[in-house]
Amino acid sequence: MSPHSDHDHPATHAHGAREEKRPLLLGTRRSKLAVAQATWAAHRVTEATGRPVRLVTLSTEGDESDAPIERFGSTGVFVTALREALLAGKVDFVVHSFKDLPTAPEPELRLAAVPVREDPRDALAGPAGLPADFAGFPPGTRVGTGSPRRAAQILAVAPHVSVVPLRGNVDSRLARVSDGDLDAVVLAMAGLARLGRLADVVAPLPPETLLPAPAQGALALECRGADPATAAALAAVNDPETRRAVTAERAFLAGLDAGCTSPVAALAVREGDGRTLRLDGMVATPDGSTVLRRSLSAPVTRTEHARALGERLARMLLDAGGGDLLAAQPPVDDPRRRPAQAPHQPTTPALG
Ligand SMILES: NCc1[nH]cc(CCC(=O)O)c1CC(=O)O
Repeated sequence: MSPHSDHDHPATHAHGAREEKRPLLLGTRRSKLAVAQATWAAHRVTEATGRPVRLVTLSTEGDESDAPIERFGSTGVFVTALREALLAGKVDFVVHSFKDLPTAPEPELRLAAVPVREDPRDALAGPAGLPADFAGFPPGTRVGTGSPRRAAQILAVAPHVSVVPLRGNVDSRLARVSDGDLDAVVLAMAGLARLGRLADVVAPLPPETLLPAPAQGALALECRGADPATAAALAAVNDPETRRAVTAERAFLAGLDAGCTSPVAALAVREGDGRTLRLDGMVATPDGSTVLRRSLSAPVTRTEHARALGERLARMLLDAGGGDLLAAQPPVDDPRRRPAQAPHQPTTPALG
């Protein structure tokens, strides 16, 4: 921890040694997954620094509403509410699912840590006995997902299945299967693991078939840029390997300049000697009729190398026609998404 306490910090009243014992306030949404993620992060921070962490539940508009998530521009509303509480000094830091963050940097905030990643893969969830690969599904099998990325990749290998739009929290999505309403759902392994629902997983989906969302399974710990003491404490839980992987994946997403509901996927994994990072990237049409996939490997020992790798792979996919493919997609009901012809779109979170 930094010996300099931040006297301007509105949530800070203690000084010197007492400051180091003051609990760090961690803002979280009230959803079960958000609380599970925040609790996990809080334990990691306390373990690594000896500093107590107290959860502060913040209510966000998105949590109260039943309106389709698209109406709020993906998960942006959750992110915004947490960031506002942080900037207002109500909490010291917040935790986001990294894949739900817009790619545009937030100048007053600091990405203080990316802790070790959960399983980045997607999972097929449903009743035991379900075939573990989509191609083996009987025609008309109803598979639930609200994610264009997942839908496109499922339809690419199994155009005979019926992809059913789905939203809501992880428990309610799983309930659609036990209710008999759907035959299967596709969800992130990470969310299922954090909620203790791995028993519902029929099989993890191989990234060769279903490439995950950029940064899936990773968390982003964010504090105020002007709060170096909190940043120093949070740095203790940063995992450099995870950070390099998600930096490459997100640079790929940003480089494509994709809309927030575009079918875009990426996964970076360490290869061979451990200094080499392999990045796989994918762009598809929503119906899965065209899937563009490319891979690049490079020595990556610094975050900047990872960013360069992601940017190179984005250019490679743009050169292969990925840009036309994304531009051809119809605009969705998202106030932040401009028509396809519009110039640069600064915020590009990936949905699901
Ligand atoms: N799209 C919503 C979302 N955002 C983060 C997770 C949990 C997994 C993660 O941290 O990547 C989920 C649920 C899901 O995709 O199944």
